[in-house]
Amino acid sequence: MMAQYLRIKAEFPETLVFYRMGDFYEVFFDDARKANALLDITLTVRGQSAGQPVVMAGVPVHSLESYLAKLIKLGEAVAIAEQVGDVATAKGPVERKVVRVVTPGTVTDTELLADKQDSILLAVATQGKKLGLAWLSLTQGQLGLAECSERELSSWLARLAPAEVLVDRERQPAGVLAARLPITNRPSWQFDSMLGARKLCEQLGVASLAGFNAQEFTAGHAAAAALLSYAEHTQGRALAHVKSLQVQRSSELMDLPPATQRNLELTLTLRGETTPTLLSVLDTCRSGMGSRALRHWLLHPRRERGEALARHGAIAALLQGGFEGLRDALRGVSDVERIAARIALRQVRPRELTGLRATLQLLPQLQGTVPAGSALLDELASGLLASPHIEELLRRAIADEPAVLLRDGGVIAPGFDAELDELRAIQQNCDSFLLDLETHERARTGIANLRVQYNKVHGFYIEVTQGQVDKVPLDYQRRQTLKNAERYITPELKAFEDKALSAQERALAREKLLFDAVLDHLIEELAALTQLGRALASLDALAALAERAATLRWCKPEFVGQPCIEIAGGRHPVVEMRLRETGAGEFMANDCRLDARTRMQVITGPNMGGKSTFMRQVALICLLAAIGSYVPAAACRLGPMDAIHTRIGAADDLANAQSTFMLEMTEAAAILHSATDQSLVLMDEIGRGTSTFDGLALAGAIASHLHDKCRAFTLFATHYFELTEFPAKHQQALNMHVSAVESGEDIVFLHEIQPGPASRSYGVQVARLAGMPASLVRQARATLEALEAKAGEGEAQIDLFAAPPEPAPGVAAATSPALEALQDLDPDALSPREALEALYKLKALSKHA
Ligand SMILES: Nc1ncnc2c1ncn2[C@@H]1O[C@H](COP(=O)(O)OP(=O)(O)OP(=O)(O)O)[C@@H](O)[C@H]1O
Repeated sequence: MMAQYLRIKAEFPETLVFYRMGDFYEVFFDDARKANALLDITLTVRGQSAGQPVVMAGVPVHSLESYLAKLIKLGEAVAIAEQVGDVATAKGPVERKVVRVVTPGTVTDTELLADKQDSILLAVATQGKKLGLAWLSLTQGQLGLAECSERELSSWLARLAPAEVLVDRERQPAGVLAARLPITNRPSWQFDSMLGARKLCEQLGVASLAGFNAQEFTAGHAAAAALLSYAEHTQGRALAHVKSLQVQRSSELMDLPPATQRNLELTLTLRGETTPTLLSVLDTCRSGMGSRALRHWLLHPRRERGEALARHGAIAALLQGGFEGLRDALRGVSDVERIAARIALRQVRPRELTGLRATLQLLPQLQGTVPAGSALLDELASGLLASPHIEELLRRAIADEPAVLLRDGGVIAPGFDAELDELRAIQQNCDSFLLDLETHERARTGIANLRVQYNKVHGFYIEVTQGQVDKVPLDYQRRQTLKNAERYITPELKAFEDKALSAQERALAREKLLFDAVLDHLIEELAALTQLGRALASLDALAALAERAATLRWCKPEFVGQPCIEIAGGRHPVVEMRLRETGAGEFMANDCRLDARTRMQVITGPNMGGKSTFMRQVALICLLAAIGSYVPAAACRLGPMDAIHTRIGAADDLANAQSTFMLEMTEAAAILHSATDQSLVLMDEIGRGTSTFDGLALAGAIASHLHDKCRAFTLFATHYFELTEFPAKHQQALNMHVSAVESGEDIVFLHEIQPGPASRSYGVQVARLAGMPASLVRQARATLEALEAKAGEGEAQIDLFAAPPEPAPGVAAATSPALEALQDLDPDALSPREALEALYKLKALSKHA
């Protein structure tokens, strides 16, 4: 047996091998140690193999899924070796074979997959300076192909968010290593572009890739070679359902670099949580398919506006014709997309087929709920017709409520197959046969309490209590003796037993055969099923966007040819929702107007005033419009846009061991290199990671570069007041500020974006709001006043750390700490001891005054 194990293990040196032994999957040697560390399962030592003690650990068969889920999450792959030989007839160990390999990028088990997210397997090939990307969503049956430069790689990785990346063992691309994704090394020869082109053609069933406009992507082909080999290898079969290829060119998509995806909190918050994010606000989809489509749209905005316009049209039609009926109907839909994939991989469960059947039966009704008036909706609605053949087959073949697993039987419907029905009849007649036999034997023997029974271990038997044993006829053979009864068998009963048991076995085998035949039929119809899945997903996502537009009062954006971003009454969807949920007040809507004449806004104003919120909302509105959603604004007109770049905040990237300032500059440099006059750039507080003069100088230089060289649409928030001079010298820049009013010592934020520079920064007031000690606030205020006064005199040397300056005579009384403390005292409330302590404290304070 150990020899068999070692032979299998040799084929999967880098994969944990789960080796089926009875009711357990066992892992051995190093795999066992690894499993022990990762899964916290107990190690045991049993016997020896080649002079070494055999270290092993096991997981029970019935809890395999939960262990797999854990391992996949940790980025591990697992090869599952099942017993394939017949246990009864095998001489020596039963034959075992790896039937599938479960890896993070190739899982298809519904239980192991997040409902709302796809698992993407990506392969990256290097060809000179070019990188080839090929990816596959096994559950969607969709291939993707792209090429990019090393600089663009991080954007692609962030966009695709692969669960597993295949790289050439000998030429691991640095960008992939840096992204810290689960990596699987593959041999170099598998990254071969000729092989890839051939495999792609075979997979897609075409003679040339020209039809997909993918023939020149040689680096992509190399990646595809490794990708397809690996996917087939892990599934242990060809991928029948993978029939479509998407070729993506960086130039076709609006660029959303990783920093932008992070800063705008599109799918994850800065803390890494899934709510509240733009996606969590958007996603009210009724199905996992819809949620996955929406996520995909959000991360793949197109520069070309055709698709977005079609979606805007669909949302308009849904708003006009009603979307609730459609959304209600979508509730009953099962995950056709994943079911189709699992049919292709022959992993589909009986209950998934009944889910599919119910969905197919729902289609005519669903179709009726799609309103007219949009070409896109019409097209999707017409896709809601799976061939009647599938529905009919499923109705006839699969039982109303089949067992969970095929091996339990009861999956194929009665009436579908005469032979199966006959075999089942034998089992069902069993009960009446036994009853008859019992009556008959009681009469024959005169034993009134004689019983005919069945149990799993001993099969059928006749039970007679000890007191009656002497009445037993000769043809009774003893089978088993119990304390107060004897059990017998007769030739007649034995013959029946053989027939019944073999009928059961034969029925199960017959069911398996029939189920396989049903799958064969379904596989022929895969293209239709996959298309149906996509249509349902798109309808669900569109209906969700319509619902959002109606509930949140969003408007339809307009696209124009000339460069501009014109937003009236724009809002930040996530902040607005949070304000509403917490009852913390109304969101203040703001306008934004950028065009060929005004390309940059220099935004000043107090911290907490709403600068970041404003800048992000402009970016989110542009993105939402680009994916075809309505937008949180009263009106919105947008010109062409090729990218959204952001440099916001100072999130330390400790893991990458970069200093905050270094990171800030690296990100800014990347933006300056790639921003064009069609890009939107958000710069928040650039330069604050270094000393004042350094920071100011850099911020000014960066603003100039963006203004003069990139000519990008830029929102530039800064705390450097000196930069409010910038627009005076730069024609296309404009000062804006967030408003705040002082009332007494306090400050009230109005969150309103207004023209002109801020008058002051209110930092001291904000610090006071934040609960800084009163004496500290006083000291800061005094320093600030002195600074402002001295700045007027042109004096540069100011000691920020000096004691607070002498107050003006007359003011002193009101601001003495000793006096303040005295005012706070309530003599009647003090014990004599407390009074004495207070006196000492006052004495001490008076020395500082
Ligand atoms: N338009 C608005 N209407 C209502 N509340 C708002 C608005 N904009 C911002 N706020 C509230 O003010 C808070 C602070 O906003 P924001 O972070 O944008 O300020 P900021 O000026 O960028 O400050 P800092 O410079 O410290 O980052 C937000 O969390 C939000 O609750």
